[in-house]
Amino acid sequence: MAYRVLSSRAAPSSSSKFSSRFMFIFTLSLSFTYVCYSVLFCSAPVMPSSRLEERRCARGESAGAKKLLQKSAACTEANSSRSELKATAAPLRLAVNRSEQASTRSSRARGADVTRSKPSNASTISTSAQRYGNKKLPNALIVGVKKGGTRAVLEFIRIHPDVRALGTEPHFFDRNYDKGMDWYRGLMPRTLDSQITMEKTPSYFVTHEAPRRIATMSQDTKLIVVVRNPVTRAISDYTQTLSKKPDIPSFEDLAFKNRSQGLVDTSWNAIRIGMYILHLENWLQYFRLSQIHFVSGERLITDPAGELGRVQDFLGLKRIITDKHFYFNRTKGFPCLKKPESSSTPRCLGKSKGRTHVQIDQEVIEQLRDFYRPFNVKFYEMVGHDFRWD
Ligand SMILES: Nc1ncnc2c1ncn2[C@@H]1O[C@H](COP(=O)(O)OS(=O)(=O)O)[C@@H](OP(=O)(O)O)[C@H]1O
Repeated sequence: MAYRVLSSRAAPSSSSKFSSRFMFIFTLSLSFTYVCYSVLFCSAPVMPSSRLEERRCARGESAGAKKLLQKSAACTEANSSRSELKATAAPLRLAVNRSEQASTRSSRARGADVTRSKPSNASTISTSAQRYGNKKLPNALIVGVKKGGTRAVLEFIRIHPDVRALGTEPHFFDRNYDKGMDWYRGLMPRTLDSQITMEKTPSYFVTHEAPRRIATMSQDTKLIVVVRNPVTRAISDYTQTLSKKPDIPSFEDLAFKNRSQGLVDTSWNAIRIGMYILHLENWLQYFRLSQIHFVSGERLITDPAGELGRVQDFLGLKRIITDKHFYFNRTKGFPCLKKPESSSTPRCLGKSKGRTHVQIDQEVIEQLRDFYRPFNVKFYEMVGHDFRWD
């Protein structure tokens, strides 16, 4: 009997022991989950999501200038990351910042190559630009040609998430070579291992030392040349110079040594640059033809997505930039980038791109066409593509 009483009492006591054990384990696992959650989401992440941070700080921004000035360091950093994210979506802002990094006057002028949506906070962007990845020498260069459409190619390709580009022209392999590789590397945006570093300086294509110097940096460098009808290119070049120096002689006077004899002045840069085959031969002493990709400056305007598709293939990038990224701006008369998700306005290139050309006599144009024809034919043969400039 005594045994029965004991055992009948023992039964409820073991079940209560079980439930208290269960409660203990349950509370323990709850606490563990809470600790894990806190560690994962409340501490500073290794690489915070810019978009997440953007949302966190958005309220602070809309709360007016006073609050903006009082922004916490964390929020400032988040905004920096957001700007960094816009390196792909709003290159202009970085271009403005980068024009400060590259100290040359001409480099600064490049910052105005893209139409801005609003002024940027250069120092904030600069901070963010230094946060992730490493500064690396470029793997790919847009080496020319001047007035070919090099800015358009750079601005379009840099919306690719695997591309980071210097917005300004560093002129390293022509004017600044004596500053050294470290100086050059220092100008570059930080890149992750998976990303390509790029810059564009159109004068490289006609600089005799450039191919050798670039090959010394790396023989694997990928080269992009944006070519355009050399006659139109020359007129575009002249129009640009005229806009800066209105007192220069007429196009005809500069283009010919003797016009009646049809003697073209090949010492004039605007003419010389368009003799593509001569410059290309110099490059081919240091690089294989397969390392050079030629973009048609004409098709870049009529079919930007098609040209950018081929550029992406050449760079070994996934085709991310497509038709969806472009629209034709009738006012500008050129394709522009559609309104990116993170920016308030669509982006066209700046006023210096797509200028109205000075009127040139049709006869002069014909004479120059005749002059360039043999050079063009050799160029087509060499690159294996007829650009149909004749
Ligand atoms: N999408 C778009 N928007 C504006 N302009 C465009 C575009 N695509 C190509 N182009 C052509 O680019 C020409 C300028 O070439 P570059 O950028 O190589 O010029 S520069 O050498 O950097 O000064 C520029 O030459 P001009 O028209 O003579 O001004 C344009 O014809």
